[in-house]
Amino acid sequence: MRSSSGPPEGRPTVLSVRQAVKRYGGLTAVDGVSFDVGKGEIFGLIGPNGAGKTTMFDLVAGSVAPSAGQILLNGVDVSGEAAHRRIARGLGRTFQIPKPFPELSLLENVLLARQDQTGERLFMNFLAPGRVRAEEAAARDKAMDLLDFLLLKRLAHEPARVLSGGQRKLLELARVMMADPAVILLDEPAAGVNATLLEVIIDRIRAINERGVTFLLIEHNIDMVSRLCNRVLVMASGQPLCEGTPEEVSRDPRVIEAYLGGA
Ligand SMILES: Nc1ncnc2c1ncn2[C@@H]1O[C@H](COP(=O)(O)OP(=O)(O)OP(=O)(O)O)[C@@H](O)[C@H]1O
Repeated sequence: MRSSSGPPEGRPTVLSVRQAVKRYGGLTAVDGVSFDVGKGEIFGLIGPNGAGKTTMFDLVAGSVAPSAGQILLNGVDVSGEAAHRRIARGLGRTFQIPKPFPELSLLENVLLARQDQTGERLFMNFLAPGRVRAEEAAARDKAMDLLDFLLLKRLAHEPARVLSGGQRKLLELARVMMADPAVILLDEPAAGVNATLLEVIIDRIRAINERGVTFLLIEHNIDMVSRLCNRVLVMASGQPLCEGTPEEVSRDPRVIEAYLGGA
Protein backbone atom coordinates (compact mmCIF):
# COMPACT_ATOMS: atom_id res chain seq x y z
CA MET A 1 0.00 0.00 0.00
CA ARG A 2 1.09 3.57 -0.63
CA SER A 3 2.12 5.13 2.68
CA SER A 4 -0.31 7.47 4.41
CA SER A 5 -0.31 10.88 2.73
CA GLY A 6 -1.13 12.65 6.01
CA PRO A 7 -3.16 15.81 6.49
CA PRO A 8 -2.82 18.67 3.99
CA GLU A 9 -0.02 21.07 4.78
CA GLY A 10 -0.70 23.58 7.52
CA ARG A 11 -3.29 21.44 9.28
CA PRO A 12 -2.22 20.16 12.68
CA THR A 13 -2.97 16.48 13.25
CA VAL A 14 -5.88 15.99 15.65
CA LEU A 15 -6.32 12.23 15.33
CA SER A 16 -3.64 9.61 14.68
CA VAL A 17 -4.21 5.91 14.33
CA ARG A 18 -0.97 3.92 14.43
CA GLN A 19 -0.86 0.29 13.36
CA ALA A 20 -4.22 -0.46 14.98
CA VAL A 21 -5.08 -4.14 15.30
CA LYS A 22 -8.26 -5.73 16.66
CA ARG A 23 -8.59 -9.49 16.89
CA TYR A 24 -11.73 -11.38 17.77
CA GLY A 25 -10.53 -14.91 18.42
CA GLY A 26 -9.16 -16.15 15.11
CA LEU A 27 -10.59 -13.23 13.12
CA THR A 28 -8.61 -10.03 12.67
CA ALA A 29 -11.25 -7.33 12.13
CA VAL A 30 -8.65 -4.51 11.91
CA ASP A 31 -5.20 -5.53 10.79
CA GLY A 32 -2.50 -2.87 10.99
CA VAL A 33 -4.35 0.32 10.02
CA SER A 34 -2.67 3.73 10.28
CA PHE A 35 -3.88 7.18 9.29
CA ASP A 36 -3.67 10.81 10.42
CA VAL A 37 -6.52 13.30 10.30
CA GLY A 38 -5.82 17.03 10.29
CA LYS A 39 -7.87 19.75 11.95
CA GLY A 40 -10.89 20.66 9.84
CA GLU A 41 -10.67 17.69 7.51
CA ILE A 42 -13.60 15.49 6.56
CA PHE A 43 -11.83 12.16 6.31
CA GLY A 44 -13.72 9.21 4.84
CA LEU A 45 -13.40 5.56 5.83
CA ILE A 46 -14.86 3.36 3.11
CA GLY A 47 -14.75 -0.25 2.03
CA PRO A 48 -16.99 -3.21 1.36
CA ASN A 49 -19.11 -4.87 4.06
CA GLY A 50 -17.01 -6.48 6.76
CA ALA A 51 -13.94 -4.38 5.88
CA GLY A 52 -13.47 -3.37 9.53
CA LYS A 53 -14.72 0.23 9.40
CA THR A 54 -17.07 0.04 12.38
CA THR A 55 -14.44 -1.80 14.39
CA MET A 56 -12.01 1.01 13.52
CA PHE A 57 -14.57 3.52 14.86
CA ASP A 58 -14.96 1.45 18.03
CA LEU A 59 -11.18 1.57 18.51
CA VAL A 60 -11.04 5.35 18.00
CA ALA A 61 -14.07 5.96 20.26
CA GLY A 62 -12.74 3.64 22.97
CA SER A 63 -15.72 1.28 23.03
CA VAL A 64 -13.37 -1.62 22.28
CA ALA A 65 -9.71 -1.95 23.28
CA PRO A 66 -7.12 -2.50 20.54
CA SER A 67 -5.19 -5.80 20.44
CA ALA A 68 -2.20 -3.70 19.33
CA GLY A 69 -1.43 -0.20 18.10
CA GLN A 70 -2.18 3.32 19.32
CA ILE A 71 -4.85 5.99 19.04
CA LEU A 72 -3.67 9.56 19.63
CA LEU A 73 -5.93 12.57 20.13
CA ASN A 74 -4.08 15.86 19.75
CA GLY A 75 -0.81 13.98 20.25
CA VAL A 76 -1.92 12.27 23.47
CA ASP A 77 -2.02 8.47 23.48
CA VAL A 78 -5.57 7.63 24.56
CA SER A 79 -5.39 3.92 23.67
CA GLY A 80 -5.94 2.88 27.29
CA GLU A 81 -8.64 5.46 28.06
CA ALA A 82 -12.33 4.70 28.45
CA ALA A 83 -14.82 6.09 25.95
CA HIS A 84 -16.16 8.77 28.34
CA ARG A 85 -12.65 10.15 28.87
CA ARG A 86 -12.27 10.52 25.11
CA ILE A 87 -15.62 12.34 24.93
CA ALA A 88 -14.26 14.75 27.54
CA ARG A 89 -11.24 15.26 25.25
CA GLY A 90 -13.55 16.44 22.47
CA LEU A 91 -14.39 13.24 20.62
CA GLY A 92 -18.02 12.82 19.58
CA ARG A 93 -19.67 9.87 17.89
CA THR A 94 -22.93 9.24 16.08
CA PHE A 95 -24.33 5.78 15.41
CA GLN A 96 -25.56 4.14 12.23
CA ILE A 97 -28.94 3.56 13.87
CA PRO A 98 -29.59 6.41 16.30
CA LYS A 99 -31.59 5.41 19.35
CA PRO A 100 -33.00 8.52 21.01
CA PHE A 101 -35.23 8.10 24.06
CA PRO A 102 -38.54 7.78 22.19
CA GLU A 103 -40.85 9.24 24.84
CA LEU A 104 -38.61 12.18 25.73
CA SER A 105 -38.88 15.40 23.74
CA LEU A 106 -36.19 16.37 21.27
CA LEU A 107 -35.10 19.10 23.66
CA GLU A 108 -34.81 16.64 26.56
CA ASN A 109 -32.85 14.22 24.37
CA VAL A 110 -30.37 16.96 23.50
CA LEU A 111 -30.09 18.14 27.10
CA LEU A 112 -29.21 14.61 28.20
CA ALA A 113 -26.08 14.80 26.06
CA ARG A 114 -24.55 17.41 28.38
CA GLN A 115 -21.18 16.42 29.70
CA ASP A 116 -21.50 17.57 33.31
CA GLN A 117 -22.66 15.16 35.97
CA THR A 118 -26.27 15.15 37.16
CA GLY A 119 -25.12 14.14 40.64
CA GLU A 120 -22.83 17.12 40.77
CA ARG A 121 -25.70 19.38 39.65
CA LEU A 122 -27.96 18.00 42.38
CA PHE A 123 -25.31 18.63 45.01
CA MET A 124 -24.67 22.13 43.70
CA ASN A 125 -28.42 22.78 43.87
CA PHE A 126 -28.10 23.02 47.64
CA LEU A 127 -24.94 25.07 47.59
CA ALA A 128 -25.59 27.49 44.76
CA PRO A 129 -29.15 27.20 43.44
CA GLY A 130 -28.90 30.47 41.51
CA ARG A 131 -25.84 29.31 39.63
CA VAL A 132 -27.47 25.96 38.82
CA ARG A 133 -30.57 27.72 37.49
CA ALA A 134 -28.42 29.95 35.29
CA GLU A 135 -26.52 26.93 33.97
CA GLU A 136 -29.77 25.08 33.26
CA ALA A 137 -31.10 28.07 31.34
CA ALA A 138 -27.85 28.38 29.35
CA ALA A 139 -27.95 24.66 28.49
CA ARG A 140 -31.56 24.95 27.39
CA ASP A 141 -30.72 27.94 25.18
CA LYS A 142 -27.80 26.05 23.68
CA ALA A 143 -29.94 22.95 23.02
CA MET A 144 -32.62 25.09 21.36
CA ASP A 145 -29.98 26.84 19.22
CA LEU A 146 -28.67 23.44 18.12
CA LEU A 147 -32.16 22.18 17.29
CA ASP A 148 -32.66 25.36 15.28
CA PHE A 149 -29.33 24.89 13.50
CA LEU A 150 -30.37 21.32 12.63
CA LEU A 151 -33.80 22.43 11.41
CA LEU A 152 -35.68 20.64 14.21
CA LYS A 153 -36.73 23.60 16.36
CA ARG A 154 -40.42 23.35 15.53
CA LEU A 155 -40.37 19.77 16.86
CA ALA A 156 -38.41 20.63 20.03
CA HIS A 157 -41.25 19.65 22.38
CA GLU A 158 -42.45 16.62 20.43
CA PRO A 159 -41.44 13.11 21.56
CA ALA A 160 -38.49 11.72 19.59
CA ARG A 161 -40.60 8.78 18.43
CA VAL A 162 -42.31 11.02 15.84
CA LEU A 163 -39.06 11.56 13.91
CA SER A 164 -38.23 9.97 10.56
CA GLY A 165 -34.93 8.13 10.09
CA GLY A 166 -33.32 11.22 8.58
CA GLN A 167 -34.58 13.50 11.34
CA ARG A 168 -33.14 11.08 13.89
CA LYS A 169 -29.76 11.55 12.24
CA LEU A 170 -30.17 15.32 12.62
CA LEU A 171 -31.16 14.91 16.28
CA GLU A 172 -28.09 12.73 16.77
CA LEU A 173 -25.95 15.55 15.39
CA ALA A 174 -27.59 18.01 17.81
CA ARG A 175 -26.89 15.62 20.69
CA VAL A 176 -23.24 15.17 19.76
CA MET A 177 -22.77 18.95 19.25
CA MET A 178 -24.04 19.58 22.78
CA ALA A 179 -20.66 18.41 24.10
CA ASP A 180 -18.73 20.85 21.82
CA PRO A 181 -16.67 18.13 20.12
CA ALA A 182 -13.53 18.92 18.16
CA VAL A 183 -13.74 15.64 16.24
CA ILE A 184 -16.93 13.80 15.27
CA LEU A 185 -17.07 10.17 14.17
CA LEU A 186 -20.06 9.86 11.84
CA ASP A 187 -21.27 6.33 11.19
CA GLU A 188 -23.25 6.10 7.94
CA PRO A 189 -25.21 9.35 8.15
CA ALA A 190 -26.86 8.64 4.78
CA ALA A 191 -28.20 5.17 5.65
CA GLY A 192 -31.99 5.08 5.59
CA VAL A 193 -32.32 8.79 4.79
CA ASN A 194 -34.53 10.12 1.98
CA ALA A 195 -32.99 12.26 -0.78
CA THR A 196 -34.31 15.60 0.50
CA LEU A 197 -33.12 15.09 4.06
CA LEU A 198 -29.82 13.77 2.77
CA GLU A 199 -29.17 17.18 1.20
CA VAL A 200 -30.00 18.82 4.54
CA ILE A 201 -27.61 16.48 6.36
CA ILE A 202 -24.79 17.14 3.86
CA ASP A 203 -25.37 20.88 4.18
CA ARG A 204 -25.35 20.75 8.00
CA ILE A 205 -22.19 18.61 8.13
CA ARG A 206 -20.52 21.23 5.94
CA ALA A 207 -21.77 24.02 8.21
CA ILE A 208 -20.45 22.22 11.33
CA ASN A 209 -17.15 21.62 9.53
CA GLU A 210 -16.95 25.34 8.72
CA ARG A 211 -17.09 25.96 12.47
CA GLY A 212 -13.75 24.11 12.64
CA VAL A 213 -14.99 20.64 13.58
CA THR A 214 -13.09 17.67 12.12
CA PHE A 215 -14.99 14.63 10.84
CA LEU A 216 -14.20 10.96 10.38
CA LEU A 217 -16.95 9.54 8.21
CA ILE A 218 -17.99 5.96 7.44
CA GLU A 219 -20.30 5.94 4.48
CA HIS A 220 -21.40 3.57 1.71
CA ASN A 221 -22.99 6.42 -0.27
CA ILE A 222 -20.07 7.27 -2.55
CA ASP A 223 -21.74 10.40 -3.89
CA MET A 224 -21.88 11.77 -0.34
CA VAL A 225 -18.26 10.76 0.29
CA SER A 226 -17.12 12.50 -2.92
CA ARG A 227 -18.98 15.67 -2.04
CA LEU A 228 -17.87 15.90 1.58
CA CYS A 229 -14.48 14.25 2.04
CA ASN A 230 -11.14 15.78 1.16
CA ARG A 231 -9.37 12.45 1.79
CA VAL A 232 -10.46 8.86 2.00
CA LEU A 233 -8.95 5.64 3.35
CA VAL A 234 -10.20 2.45 1.74
CA MET A 235 -10.19 -0.68 3.89
CA ALA A 236 -10.74 -4.27 2.79
CA SER A 237 -10.64 -7.41 4.95
CA GLY A 238 -9.39 -5.38 7.91
CA GLN A 239 -6.42 -3.95 6.04
CA PRO A 240 -5.71 -0.54 4.54
CA LEU A 241 -5.94 -0.72 0.76
CA CYS A 242 -5.22 2.83 -0.38
CA GLU A 243 -5.60 6.45 0.61
CA GLY A 244 -6.15 9.60 -1.42
CA THR A 245 -8.77 12.03 -2.63
CA PRO A 246 -12.18 10.48 -3.39
CA GLU A 247 -11.37 10.84 -7.08
CA GLU A 248 -8.00 9.11 -6.76
CA VAL A 249 -9.31 6.13 -4.83
CA SER A 250 -12.33 5.67 -7.12
CA ARG A 251 -9.91 5.20 -10.05
CA ASP A 252 -7.71 2.72 -8.19
CA PRO A 253 -8.13 -0.78 -9.68
CA ARG A 254 -7.54 -2.39 -6.24
CA VAL A 255 -10.55 -0.54 -4.88
CA ILE A 256 -12.77 -1.58 -7.77
CA GLU A 257 -11.61 -5.18 -7.32
CA ALA A 258 -12.26 -5.10 -3.55
CA TYR A 259 -15.82 -3.88 -4.09
CA LEU A 260 -16.51 -6.31 -6.90
CA GLY A 261 -14.98 -9.16 -4.89
CA GLY A 262 -17.25 -8.32 -1.96
CA ALA A 263 -20.35 -7.95 -4.13
N1 LIG B 1 -17.68 -8.15 18.43
C1 LIG B 1 -17.28 -8.91 17.41
N2 LIG B 1 -16.99 -10.23 17.57
C2 LIG B 1 -16.58 -10.98 16.55
N3 LIG B 1 -16.41 -10.54 15.28
C3 LIG B 1 -16.67 -9.24 15.06
C4 LIG B 1 -17.12 -8.36 16.09
N4 LIG B 1 -17.30 -7.12 15.55
C5 LIG B 1 -16.98 -7.24 14.24
N5 LIG B 1 -16.62 -8.50 13.95
C6 LIG B 1 -16.19 -9.01 12.63
O1 LIG B 1 -15.15 -8.16 12.18
C7 LIG B 1 -15.25 -7.94 10.77
C8 LIG B 1 -15.32 -6.46 10.48
O2 LIG B 1 -16.60 -5.97 10.90
P1 LIG B 1 -17.00 -4.44 10.87
O3 LIG B 1 -18.39 -4.35 11.38
O4 LIG B 1 -15.96 -3.63 11.54
O5 LIG B 1 -16.97 -4.14 9.30
P2 LIG B 1 -17.58 -2.90 8.51
O6 LIG B 1 -16.57 -2.49 7.50
O7 LIG B 1 -18.03 -1.85 9.47
O8 LIG B 1 -18.84 -3.56 7.79
P3 LIG B 1 -20.25 -2.89 7.34
O9 LIG B 1 -19.94 -1.97 6.19
O10 LIG B 1 -21.04 -4.10 6.91
O11 LIG B 1 -20.83 -2.20 8.54
C9 LIG B 1 -16.45 -8.74 10.29
O12 LIG B 1 -16.02 -9.98 9.81
C10 LIG B 1 -17.27 -8.89 11.55
O13 LIG B 1 -18.06 -10.06 11.51
